[in-house]
This record gives sequence, C-alpha cells and structure tokens, in this order.
Amino acid sequence: MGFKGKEASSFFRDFLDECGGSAVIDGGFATELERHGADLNDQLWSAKCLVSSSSHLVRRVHLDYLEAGANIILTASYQATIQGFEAKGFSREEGVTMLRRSVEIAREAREIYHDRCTKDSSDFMRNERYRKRPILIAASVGSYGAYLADGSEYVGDYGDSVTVQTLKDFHRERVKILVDAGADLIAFETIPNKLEAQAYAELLDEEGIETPAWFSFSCKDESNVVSGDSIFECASIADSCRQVVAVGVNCTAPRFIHGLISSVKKATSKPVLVYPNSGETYISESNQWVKSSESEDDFVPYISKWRDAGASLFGGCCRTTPNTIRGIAEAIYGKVQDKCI
Ligand code: MET
Ligand SMILES: [Zn+2]
Repeated sequence: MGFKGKEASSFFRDFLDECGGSAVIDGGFATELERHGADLNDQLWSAKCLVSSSSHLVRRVHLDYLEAGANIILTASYQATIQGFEAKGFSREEGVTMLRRSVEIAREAREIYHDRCTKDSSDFMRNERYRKRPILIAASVGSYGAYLADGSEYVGDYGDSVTVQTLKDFHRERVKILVDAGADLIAFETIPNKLEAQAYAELLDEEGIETPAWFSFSCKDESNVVSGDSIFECASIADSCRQVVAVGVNCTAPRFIHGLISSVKKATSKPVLVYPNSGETYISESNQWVKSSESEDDFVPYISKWRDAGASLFGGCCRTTPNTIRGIAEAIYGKVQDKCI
C-alpha cells in the first residue's frame, strides 16, 4: 500500500478501513531488543543496534511484533540522529546509512513475514482477517530530548536557547533521509512540549513532505504533556498540520490514557492513537525503570474502553512486550495464531 498520489489523510483512512476501523501498533522496541540480549546502556540506546553486526536483532524484534499481530511497526530510529552517530565517532556517511537501514530492515521484516504467511497460510493462519491485515512501516523520530540522552524527553524543558528554528534544523535532515528510504509514515513520538510539535509541523511544510505523519505526545497526567503544556494546545498544532493523519499519546502511564483521549478529541477529529508504557517511571540517573505504587501491570483489559472513548490505534511503548501486543490484537481481531511458521 502506498500513499503516492493520494492525499495523506485519505491514504490513512483507507488503511484504517482495511484494518476494520482499529489498528494495532507494535510495543516497546528497546525492551524487546534487550530481551534478545542487546546491551543498550549507551547514548544511542536502541539505535546502537543499527550497526551492521546487530541488524539481525532489529529484524528479529520487528518479526516478533508482526507475529504478535501489529499493523504498524516502528523503526529503530527513535534515538538515531546524524549528530548522535557523529558524537560516537561514526562518519556522516555511516550515520546516513544507518538511518536508511532502519527503514530497510523493517521493510525486510515485513517481506519475510508476508512470505511466511503466504506459504503457511493453510495450516497456521486460519483467521483471515488477521492474516490479510495491512502492515505499515512508521519511521520513528524521537525528540531532541531523546538525542540528549539525559531523560529530557520526560521533562520537556530545553531551556531558553532552544528555539523552533533550533529544533527544525536539528531534525530536518534525518526526517528527509527516513522519508527517502521509503517509510510509509513518520511517527513523531514522545513529543514533550508544544515547541517541538510546532517545529515538526513547520518542517513538514517547509520541506514539502507528503509522507503522512503522526504526532504522539508523552504526558504527565490526564491533561498535560510532560513539560506542562496542555495536551489540548499540542493536539491543536497537530490538527492544523495537513500531513498529520493521527494524533495521540505514547510512553505515558496507562491510568492517564482515558482522560487524554477525551482531551485530544476536543482538539481534533483526526484518528486518535494510544500506546502507553507499562506505568513504571524512568529514572534517568540510574537508567532504570522503577515500579511505583500506581504502576499497572497490564492495560489490555482497557483497550475496549479506550476504543469506546474514541481511540482507533493501540499499541505499547517502553516495557511492553509482544505479549501485550498479542493481547491487543486479540481484543481487536479476535484470536490470533501464534506464528506464521
Ligand atoms: C522513550 S519512548 C521509545 C519509543 C520507541 N518507539 C521504542 O519503543 O523504543
Ligand atoms: Zn517509551
């Protein structure tokens, strides 16, 4: 499925229709990489695995989420930036190659998955609706705060010296590379403040980017993103951007999601997406996630309530796994077979 020649919004509406109205996003990428043995204690975090010797792990994680029932898989580029790669001693060209590879590896995984499904359909994939579901590759773009690798994507305060222009200049090239590499969508995710949403909207316009995008914010309660800016104002910026086809929240505690869906819906009639984290809190000093008394272990039982509240795309973020995504897919598609092979 391609968006070329179609308006971004009608492309996405068709996709959601094909999914039956609701779609499944994948789950925690870094979490699953670590489960496969990757050591991500690094400034580049999950983007560290884009070096060629680890690309098999990235492909493996994409396949895990496809097998769990995802309609949309996010690339390993969340914390991948030319600036970040250069700071680690890679050349500019190597940085560009790794960004491109993030999209290519996801596309390879989709092909492998489709191939398996076709070959093994008669025995293993009896649920037609699930087997024939559309699958999109969303290029992940993490915030400037993610590049800083100091936890500021959960605080959202970049200081007075960082302006909309700083942020546009920071993101410009990587967004163009990801688009050129053939992503179906751009997932601007874990956006911590209004400033960065504004920068993304202007960037898409200035560069004449036609690839559909979503804006997803990380929030600290039912009505504010982590910086304290209101989700209503943030979602309003997304609403007025032509290329934005869905708006929502990610890497946010499950207990805030219901209220946030209502707040986002007040600002936009675009499809609403939610992919919460496990409800644990990230401690940047120790680089660890800790359970709080309010942590929720499993938000899958809420999916139908969130759907009733008006959301139409559901997945998981940090500390969620293919099990969560399988649960979501079953809530949406009915029983899913374990694997294609
Ligand atoms: C800190 S939010 C991270 C989002 C990214 N897509 C990931 O799952 O790794
Ligand atoms: Zn996350």
